[in-house]
Amino acid sequence: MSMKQAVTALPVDEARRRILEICLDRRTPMEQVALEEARLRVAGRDIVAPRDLPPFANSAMDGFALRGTDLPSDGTRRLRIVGTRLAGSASELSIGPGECLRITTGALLPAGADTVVIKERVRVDGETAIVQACEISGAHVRPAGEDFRAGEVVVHAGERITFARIAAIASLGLATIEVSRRPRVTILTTGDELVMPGHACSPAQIYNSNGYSLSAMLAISGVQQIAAGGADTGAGFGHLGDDVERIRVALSAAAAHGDVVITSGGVSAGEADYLPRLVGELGRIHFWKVRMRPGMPFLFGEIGNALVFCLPGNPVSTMATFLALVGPGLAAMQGCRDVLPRMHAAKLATAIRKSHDRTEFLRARIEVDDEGTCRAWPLAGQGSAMLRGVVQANGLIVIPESTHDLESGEMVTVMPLPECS
Ligand SMILES: Nc1nc2c(c(=O)[nH]1)N[C@H]1C(S)=C(S)[C@@H](COP(=O)(O)OP(=O)(O)OC[C@H]3O[C@@H](n4cnc5c(N)ncnc54)[C@H](O)[C@@H]3O)O[C@H]1N2
Ligand code: MOO
Repeated sequence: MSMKQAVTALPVDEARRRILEICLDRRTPMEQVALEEARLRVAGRDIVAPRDLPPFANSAMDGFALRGTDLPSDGTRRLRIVGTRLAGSASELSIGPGECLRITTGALLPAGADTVVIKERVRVDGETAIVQACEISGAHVRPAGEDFRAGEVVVHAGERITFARIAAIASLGLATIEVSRRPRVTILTTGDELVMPGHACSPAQIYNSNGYSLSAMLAISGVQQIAAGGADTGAGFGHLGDDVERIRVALSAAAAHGDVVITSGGVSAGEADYLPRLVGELGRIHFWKVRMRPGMPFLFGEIGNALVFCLPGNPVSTMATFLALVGPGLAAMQGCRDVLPRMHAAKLATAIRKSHDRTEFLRARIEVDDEGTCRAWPLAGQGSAMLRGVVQANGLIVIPESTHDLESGEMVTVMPLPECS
């Protein structure tokens, strides 16, 4: 694609569609990992229960296991206590008619028993338990397989391994699982004006925040962030000034060593905005510019075998383009089923006036009010270089290209921000 063709700004949905199409083709291979390494990875194939869960009928409470048919229809009944079974014990104990067994939560139900009465409701007289008529036959028993059945799919291929799924997989006794290899991603920030936190800034300089925000977003994207060789800052990402040759060398090296390169800054119209030219020279540009605000100058291309995402330098533009475009692409590379950003409906709490034809991502508080209605409150500090709004936000209101004025009370689509409460 020539540079001229490449600069037709795409609608956000079309930009994402093109990214996903290419990323789906770059699916990473499967690998077997230990369960403790599996958090946030994506299941490579269906994880099937090798056995029932729970594996045996057991007590849901501390109390007495007995036969439901022994419960009295009125008054009380005395049952002989034949022993005690703690969780983990498989002792040869069974109960017959008129008998019961002391049992703890999680303990194997003895043969013959089908009911547990909690200990608070049983009077004990020596070796006799006195149960009342109000107890329910079959109560407080967790039958084998009531949670998952042997052979059932517990986690589907393409689902992320969350803490809850880790618990289910561990409960089934599986120590390793098959997941997609993490895409290897290098972050390169650019700009002579940037200084690393902890160092002194001269008058026209500011601190590098995008390297950190991008690293933090990568950390919850299931990828492996890799060092940037000679450009490494020691903080996990690389930084380059505005030296075109240095950027060229670092881009080529990062593309040669990883699956994805993410850059920040230097992608719009300034004298030192070299990224579009360099990606075009070293590889190819799939598209440049998206009709979104913030984030218009976003570029997507490839160099060698690596995909390249060039994110605009304004800090909120970096975040918005990552969340709307890069994150879904990285998820597709991992074979994720659900790659699109999560969206909810909310009622706008104040009117909005929009004077442009791009999709707007407005920083907002999304709260459920006293009546149970989900409301979106746009925040002050919406400039793409301003962190105030995004620091306070827990979501973004997504206003489509063709929508301009919205009144208070109208329904809008909101995109929750990960990790923000
Ligand atoms: N004449 C035009 N000027 C600009 C256009 C345009 O189309 N024509 N686009 C504007 C838009 S929209 C954006 S967004 C920015 C994006 O510019 P770049 O991607 O080239 O980014 P830079 O110019 O390098 O930086 C922009 C801004 O962000 C600060 N920055 C950059 N990197 C970092 C970082 N790692 N941490 C913190 N802050 C960073 C930088 O200092 C600038 O203030 O361009 C508009 N201009
Ligand atoms: O698109 Mo820029 O990201 O508006 O500031």
